[in-house]
Amino acid sequence: MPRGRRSYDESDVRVRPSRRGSRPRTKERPKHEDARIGLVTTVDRGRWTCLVDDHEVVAMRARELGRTSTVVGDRVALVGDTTGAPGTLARIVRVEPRSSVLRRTADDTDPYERVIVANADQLAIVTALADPPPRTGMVDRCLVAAYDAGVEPLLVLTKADLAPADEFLSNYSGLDVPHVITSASVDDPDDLAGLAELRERLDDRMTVLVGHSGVGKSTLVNALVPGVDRATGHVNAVTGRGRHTSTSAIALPLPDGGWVIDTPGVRSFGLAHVDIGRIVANFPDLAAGTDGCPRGCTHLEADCALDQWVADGHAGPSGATRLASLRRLLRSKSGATDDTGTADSTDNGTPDAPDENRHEDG
Ligand SMILES: Nc1nc2c(ncn2[C@@H]2O[C@H](COP(=O)(O)OP(=O)(O)OP(=O)(O)O)[C@@H](O)[C@H]2O)c(=O)[nH]1
Ligand SMILES: [Zn+2]
Repeated sequence: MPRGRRSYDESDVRVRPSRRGSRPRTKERPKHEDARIGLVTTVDRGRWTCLVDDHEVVAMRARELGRTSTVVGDRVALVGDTTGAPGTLARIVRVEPRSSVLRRTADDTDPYERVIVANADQLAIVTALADPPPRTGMVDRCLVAAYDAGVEPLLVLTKADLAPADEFLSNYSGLDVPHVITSASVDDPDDLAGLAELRERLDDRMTVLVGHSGVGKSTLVNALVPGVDRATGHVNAVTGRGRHTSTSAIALPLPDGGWVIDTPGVRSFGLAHVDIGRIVANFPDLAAGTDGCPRGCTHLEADCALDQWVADGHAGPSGATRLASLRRLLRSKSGATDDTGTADSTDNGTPDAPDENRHEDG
C-alpha cells in the first residue's frame, strides 16, 4: 500500500450505512433548524445581547460551542425563549461564518488574542487632533490590523476646532486612506461639523470605531445615532484615562442603514498575532521597497533596501516617517525595548478600559 494512504480496517466496512439506513443519523443533520438568527450587539459578563428582527434578546452560550468566541458583530443562531421578554434567556447554539475578524493583543508579545469584532467591513480609526494629541504609532498599528483583517480603514480626525489636520495627515500622504475631519461645537455637542461626510462614509456598512480614550468616539456616536445618548467623559489629567463610561463594545444601527460599533477606549493596539512578514506587507506604501532587501532581511539592518528606496522618493514625502514607524513596530515585535523615549513608546501599554472580550471564551 502506498505511503500516506490510510489502511482500511473493519470500521470502514461497518459504518457505511445503506441509503435508507435503519437508524436516522440525527447527529449529522443540521441542528436546530428552528433557530432564529440574531446579531450580537453587545457582550457583558457572560450575557450576549442579540438583535432578532427588531427586538433584543439576551442569551447565553450553549456548552456545545466549546472554545469558539462569540463577539459583537457575530451572527448567531438562537434557540429557547427568543421572545426577549424581561427575565428570559435564549441560548446561542451556533456562530455563523464570519466575513472578517478584527483582533488585537494587549502588547506585541502577548500571546492572548482578543477578537474585537466580527463582520466589520470598515475600521474607523478615531484620532483627536489635540487633547489628547494624535499619535502616529496608534494609527499605524490600527492600519496594519485593518489591512491584515481585510477591513477598510478610515481616518476620523476629531477636535479640528483645537488644531489643524494638515500636519498629521501629511504622515499618510503616501497611503490611499480616506479621512473625515470633525469638530463638535462646545455649546452643543450634537452640532458636529463633518457629520454629513462621516454619515456618507458609514452608510450601509458595518464600521467599528477604535481610538484612545477621550478622542471623542462617544460624541461621534451620539451625533450619528440620535437618541442613543452614549455617556461622554473627560480625560482624567492624573491617570490619562477617561471615565470609562463605555466598558463594552456596542453595535448601534444607523438611521439610514448600516451599523456603527463603538468600542471602549484603548491605550494600546498590540499586534502579537500578526507575523513580521505580514506587518511589512501591511505597510502598502513600503512593501514593494523590500524587493531589493538581502535574503532574510529584518528591515532593521544597515543593508536594508528600504532606506534607499525611501530616499529615492518611492514612498512619497511621508516615506521617512512611515519607515520610522515600521521599524518602531518591528523592534517592538521582536521584544526589543530600544524605542523608549519616542512619543509612541507608550502605545504598547495595557488597555485603558476593562476588556469585555476577556469573556469571549466563557
Ligand atoms: N473641543 C472639542 N472637544 C470635543 C470634541 N469632541 C469631543 N470633545 C470632548 O472630548 C471629551 C471626550 O469625548 P468622548 O466623546 O467622551 O470621548 P470617547 O472617545 O468616547 O472616550 P471614552 O469613552 O473614554 O472612550 C469630552 O469632554 C467631549 O466633549 C470636539 O470636536 N472638539
Ligand atoms: Zn529590509
